[in-house]
Amino acid sequence: MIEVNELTKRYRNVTAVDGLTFAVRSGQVTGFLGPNGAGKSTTLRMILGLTEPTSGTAAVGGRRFRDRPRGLRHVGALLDAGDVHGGRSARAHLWALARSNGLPRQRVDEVLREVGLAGVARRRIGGFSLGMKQRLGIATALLGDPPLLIFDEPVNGLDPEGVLWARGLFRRLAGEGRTVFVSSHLMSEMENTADHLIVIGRGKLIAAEPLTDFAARGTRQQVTVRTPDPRALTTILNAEGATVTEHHDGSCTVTGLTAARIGQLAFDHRIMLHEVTTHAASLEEAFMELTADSVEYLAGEQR
Ligand SMILES: Nc1ncnc2c1ncn2[C@@H]1O[C@H](COP(=O)(O)OP(=O)(O)OP(=O)(O)O)[C@@H](O)[C@H]1O
Repeated sequence: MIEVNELTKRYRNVTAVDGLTFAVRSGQVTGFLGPNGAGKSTTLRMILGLTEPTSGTAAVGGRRFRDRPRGLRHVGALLDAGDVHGGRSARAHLWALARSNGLPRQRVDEVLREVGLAGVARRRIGGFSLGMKQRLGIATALLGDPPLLIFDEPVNGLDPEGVLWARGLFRRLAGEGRTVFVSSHLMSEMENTADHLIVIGRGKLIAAEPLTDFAARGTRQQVTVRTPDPRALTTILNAEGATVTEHHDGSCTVTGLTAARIGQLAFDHRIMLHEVTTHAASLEEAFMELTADSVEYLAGEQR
């Protein structure tokens, strides 16, 4: 469990994190979302004790970082996949970390297998692609088998197969009861991964809720309707306050009424319907709507 309370970080002329309060529970994947520059990395660094907050607190398991036991057995984190010694092999890099954390050497081969790098374990990290470095970063986070895992943009640079693999891994780790906190600036990456979302913009909290609630409150639902008499239906639906857009293929998109209400009105007015399809709010749309005001680089303006 991570508890962040009124967490704030100010740099000279930028408030990177602005009074954030939220909790991250164990046993589920929590997505940490926000547009570029929203303050995600700064927040994660404060949770990990790598950046000192200007004010507020970040606690894990009820204890602040300075009072917590340290090391890879307690928390595993991937912050910057490029931040590794390029001259070492993947195995040597992990051996060094295992040694300094009092972990058995065999754990290194286990995690290399887990992340799919067993075949390149002896190769210099300097020659690794970004995706391979991400996998190595994930291996590092897993090395101590910790109950808390924090990943900052972990799927950057992974190919589609790698993205699927990472999703499955995060879900499995959460299923084992761990706390899994994963940041991303793309909603699509969270859609099939996260149970819970923390959404921030310009350092401030925008939403902290289950993914399903987030999707539901974002965009209005749309209903696609097909009828041989679109004009008559449009008149009736408009009179009920709905917005109707007619398309070239004869279908109409209706917002402002449920499919059931549209069906009832059509029935009452003896208008035949060939199709009534409800489109669940797209998560991507919900995310864009909620963060629209906080996109840092919109139209070239800076905060
Ligand atoms: N050391 C620093 N000194 C000054 N400003 C900083 C520093 N670190 C971060 N910032 C600023 O704080 C804001 C938040 O940055 P942060 O990297 O936390 O955002 P982010 O959500 O992780 O973004 P991204 O998705 O682009 O990685 C940005 O405006 C950034 O320029």
